[in-house]
Amino acid sequence: MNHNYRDAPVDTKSAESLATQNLTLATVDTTDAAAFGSWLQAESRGFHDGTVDDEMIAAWVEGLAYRRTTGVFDGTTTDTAAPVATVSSWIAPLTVPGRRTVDAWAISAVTVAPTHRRRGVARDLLESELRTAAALGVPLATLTVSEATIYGRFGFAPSVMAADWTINTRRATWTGTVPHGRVQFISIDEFLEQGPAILEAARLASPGQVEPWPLLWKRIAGRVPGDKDASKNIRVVRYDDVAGDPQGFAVYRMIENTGEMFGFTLDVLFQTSTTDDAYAGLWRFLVEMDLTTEITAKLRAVDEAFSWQVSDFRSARKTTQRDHLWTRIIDVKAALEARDYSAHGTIVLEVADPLGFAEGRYLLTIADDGAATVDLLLGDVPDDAAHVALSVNALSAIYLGGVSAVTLTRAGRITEVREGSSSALDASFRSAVTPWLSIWF
Ligand SMILES: CC(=O)SCCNC(=O)CCNC(=O)[C@H](O)C(C)(C)COP(=O)(O)OP(=O)(O)OC[C@H]1O[C@@H](n2cnc3c(N)ncnc32)[C@H](O)[C@@H]1OP(=O)(O)O
Repeated sequence: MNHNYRDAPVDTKSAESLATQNLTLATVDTTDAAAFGSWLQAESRGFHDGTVDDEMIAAWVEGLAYRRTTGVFDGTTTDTAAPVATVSSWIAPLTVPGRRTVDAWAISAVTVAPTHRRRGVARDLLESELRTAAALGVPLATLTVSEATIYGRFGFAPSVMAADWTINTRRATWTGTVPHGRVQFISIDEFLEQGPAILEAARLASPGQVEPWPLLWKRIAGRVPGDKDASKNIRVVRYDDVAGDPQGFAVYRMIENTGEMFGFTLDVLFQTSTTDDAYAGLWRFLVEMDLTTEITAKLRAVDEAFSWQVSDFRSARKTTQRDHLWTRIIDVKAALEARDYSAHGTIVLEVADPLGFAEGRYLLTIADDGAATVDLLLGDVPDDAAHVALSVNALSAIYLGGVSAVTLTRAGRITEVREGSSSALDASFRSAVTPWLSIWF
């Protein structure tokens, strides 16, 4: 795999397509602060955010320069340095079942200026991203989306769901395990120093997690350039096990309830733990906070253990559940061999992909230890094999083990060529741990 993705050439097919509209597809030199700054302003405008101040631009230029940064330029506009469309991408390790990771092509910052919308610019950008990833040997692409209606046509599907939770702490008494370690406050500087290593260790436990980047850490901690007050209300606690080793942390802020004296909502901004003991230690600490009526926690897993660790099951409830990570398999063999499976067996997958990357008939052979090999199937389907036909979207949806093949079959998204095959697919593909992605990108 070629990791020098920043300097990979622009995709000629999309460049030619855009040229027919007198538009130029080009990567931006992120070491050129002026050029990258123009691109960042265009991205901000594309998401309907305001003009970004110089301090913020300087921080972004420094923190995001490692990404491949692509723009579409229109030589007829008054500011020709400002792209009319943007996209950024980088290789991000993605956790897959079996505590393994696969290099994924993370795509972000897809915008097309309102002046240039609905004339195929985003299609050219997305297709160019997929072809670039394929040329670099990256087996799948991922993104988190503003709208769930855009990316299916490019072969993406939601594979990791997210939930926002509230816990009514007036009704919830901690009934979970009593943790053996201790919780203590740490400073934001300590968090910035120690947090990444803890998350790095925790990341492997949940399929769907994507490696965060330094600027994101600072945002979680409220160290936002241009807003010196952002971190003022943020508290960080760390959980240390009995041996004194840090095993998790929680970042939160207290919001005073309107019209209520000494009544607060505890808003969990980020929480991660490497062990069940640390998870229990941190959630117990949060649930038992004095003067608190409610805990809110966004972007959590859809089946949090804490709902089983409080006295009143109804005190912890999901206020929202939605798609979060979208995946798109590009190289079926490399992607499917990168993860482990829950049950051995042989499965024939007839994959349809209108863009061509994943199209084919594959034989997935899963050994007793859960490792798999994938080959193109040229001959007959083995007698004992499960056999399904599905789109690359459906395969991408079940890839991380959190979406049911049986449900997709019921929905008409997977066709059982051999009856009962979707149950076999589920037995192998389902992850014992529900996938979870704790960040946006
Ligand atoms: C990973 C991320 O960054 S997610 C963020 C996505 N960006 C945003 O939400 C910012 C605001 N929106 C935009 O910048 C633009 O409207 C974009 C990027 C969503 C679309 O750009 P456009 O250049 O207008 O799209 P384009 O003309 O290439 O359309 C491609 C296809 O997507 C469809 N499409 C485009 N936008 C949307 C939408 N918002 N909802 C549903 N379908 C859409 C088009 O109908 C077209 O369909 P077809 O080719 O199957 O006929």
